Amino acid sequence: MNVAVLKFGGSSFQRPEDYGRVARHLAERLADGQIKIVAVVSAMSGTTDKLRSVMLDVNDQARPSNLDAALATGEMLSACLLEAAVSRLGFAVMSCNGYSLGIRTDSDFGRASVESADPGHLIAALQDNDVVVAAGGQGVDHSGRITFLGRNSSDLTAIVIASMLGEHVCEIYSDVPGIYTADPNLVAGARLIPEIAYGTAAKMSRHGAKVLHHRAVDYAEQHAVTIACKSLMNDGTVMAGTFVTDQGDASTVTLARNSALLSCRSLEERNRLRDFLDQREINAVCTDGTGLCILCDIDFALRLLAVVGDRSLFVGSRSAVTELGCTTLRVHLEENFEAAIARARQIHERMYPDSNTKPLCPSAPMHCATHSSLLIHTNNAPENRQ
Ligand SMILES: Nc1ncnc2c1ncn2[C@@H]1O[C@H](COP(=O)(O)OP(=O)(O)O)[C@@H](O)[C@H]1O
Ligand SMILES: N[C@@H](CC(=O)OP(=O)(O)O)C(=O)O
Repeated sequence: MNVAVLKFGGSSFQRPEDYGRVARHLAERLADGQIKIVAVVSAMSGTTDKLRSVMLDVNDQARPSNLDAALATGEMLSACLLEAAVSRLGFAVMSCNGYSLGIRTDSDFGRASVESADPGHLIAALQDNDVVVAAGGQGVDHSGRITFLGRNSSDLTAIVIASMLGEHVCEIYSDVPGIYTADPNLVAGARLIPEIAYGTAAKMSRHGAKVLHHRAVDYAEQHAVTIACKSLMNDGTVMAGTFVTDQGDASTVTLARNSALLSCRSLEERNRLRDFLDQREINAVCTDGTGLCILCDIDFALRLLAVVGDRSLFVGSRSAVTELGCTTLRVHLEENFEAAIARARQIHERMYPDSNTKPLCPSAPMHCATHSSLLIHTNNAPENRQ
């Protein structure tokens, strides 16, 4: 059975009509009768934040397992809506959620890790249907409780499903056709990167580039799944932008809007916390003095630190701009988002002074060495303030 695995994120579902638009695209893909489709969906744009906030309004100490079950409903509803839109076009379709997808996780509520994937149920569903719609970002733990794989983690669900079905490509659709040298919605001269290595894409993601989830990229690399980033336009055409494979590189600027800055009591404590987070695949960078800035999976990280009883001082949110050159990595912390955007534009301008003619990685060959230095520049870090 030839199966195409397509993922549509929240940016593809701004309004209810968008389910019909995506369904028509799936119908076109089915037209030659040669394939079946698994369509992985995220919650409609903004839904996860709303669910989280209403839960915390009811109980700001809601248990993590309770919160996960609530957040997963955003994707469950979205899967039902796409099922409805596809069935309206006359195709055989069913939707699955965390309870039936075959994705088993640990019980790290808030950002559970995938432990195993059993394709049995999906294969059976594909035998009876043209399309199976899967709710992204969820699985079940060993006790049968629903778990949330973390913010933006529907990408991970799509890669896990592609891998469990033995497919070598997974198509990820969003409001941009691929990975750019900077967020194209914030930096006008950002350039589309046609092919990028898993390691570089994952690093960008860990520093705030939202377009792909870092754990999805890591999983794709481990299971040899090529990620094809695309965008479905309003007129139904598809723009194909970036392949994430084992080669290709580019200098990039990324922006993590709400990073969490901690002020630790000593260098030893700071280093210990950084190692603790690093072991859990959470990117945190050391700032001048004893500061530590967490750049991804913020809610999960802050809860973990509270759980282990650390008394580090949470200073507040910062916007982090990361300059990822082919041989260097610099993080700049800014007090607010506007300053961070200005900084990102300035760095990108310097990186690509003439964006029409310069190669994507101006100072190094296509296969760059891993970053040789970690240079952290911070502005307005607490110890620098009067
Ligand atoms: N380097 C980058 N290249 C492309 N998009 C980026 C980059 N950095 C940040 N983004 C942002 O990622 C967004 C797409 O990711 P996301 O909103 O999570 O999509 P989806 O909801 O479809 O999963 C874009 O709208 C863009 O603003
Ligand atoms: N519930 C997830 C959904 C997700 O993966 O989002 P997206 O595919 O839109 O990045 C979130 O908003 O965190």
